[in-house]
Amino acid sequence: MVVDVEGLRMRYGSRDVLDDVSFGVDRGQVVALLGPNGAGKTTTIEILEGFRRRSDGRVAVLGVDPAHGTEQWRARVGVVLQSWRDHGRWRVRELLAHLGSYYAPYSTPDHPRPWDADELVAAVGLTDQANQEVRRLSGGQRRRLDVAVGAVGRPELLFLDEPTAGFDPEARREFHDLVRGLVREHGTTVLLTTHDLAEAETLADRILVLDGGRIVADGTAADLAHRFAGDDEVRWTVGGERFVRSTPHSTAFARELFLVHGEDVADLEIRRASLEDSYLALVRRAESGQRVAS
Ligand SMILES: Nc1ncnc2c1ncn2[C@@H]1O[C@H](COP(=O)(O)OP(=O)(O)OP(=O)(O)O)[C@@H](O)[C@H]1O
Repeated sequence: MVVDVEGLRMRYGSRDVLDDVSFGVDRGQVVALLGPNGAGKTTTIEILEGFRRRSDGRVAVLGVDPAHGTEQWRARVGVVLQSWRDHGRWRVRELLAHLGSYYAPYSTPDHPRPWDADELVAAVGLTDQANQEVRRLSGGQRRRLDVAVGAVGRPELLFLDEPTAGFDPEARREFHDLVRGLVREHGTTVLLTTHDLAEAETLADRILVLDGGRIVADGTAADLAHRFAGDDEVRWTVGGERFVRSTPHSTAFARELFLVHGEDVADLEIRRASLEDSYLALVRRAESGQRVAS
């Protein structure tokens, strides 16, 4: 397991912002942490990155407790923070070559470090901007550079905190391709936080939903939809009159409709509950105090 968390607790004063959080992430998995504002996502990943000290619990990242991570351990982990505005006068390629040089002492025959600057620039789609100053990049280009900075040491585990906030749809899609490429070609394990449910659905093998400092769901997007979604919505017309019905058994309901009304049924539409529906249903349930975790 690349990440192994058991009974993690974070307390500020008398308030627990993480309360008995446990989960694991396997090698090569992409896991998304979802949850409302203030749920504890950033706190969780900052503890795993070794940037915050936890109050209690057991945490292992690449087999090491991040609170005691050595430089060598840090070289195996890549971090893309929520906002990182620095090095404006550096040029893209020059910055990556410079930051990469810090990783050279941690290179091994099995795992050469750093990533060659030209290859990395190409991998994140910034070849045309390689000699441009960082401050002149667009927001989307800047975020790709952030990923390149996180990846320059060829990390085995990459943390991405809200990586596509503020992206246009095309930049978001390109970014997703970039992350998929890192996973597919380099076996990188990725843990990301996001508020974008479509992003979680397309990128993540697994989604962890955090609410009020607790994990309230853990599974694939399809699992979550199956377990927590509201009912499907069925729409149809008979004799020109429109009908709408919510039901958890839309296929059986449609069969019944045809049995009763035969060929008079027209304009039949079945809308399955989306990940957004299931996410909202489960956050509402968690906030009303019902136990939802399986
Ligand atoms: N240094 C701190 N001192 C006290 N409370 C803090 C501190 N840092 C975070 N918190 C509190 O911990 C809780 C979790 O914050 P965190 O930033 O982890 O949430 P998040 O899920 O990442 O939220 P967002 O989606 O808004 O980024 C919040 O209630 C926040 O106010």
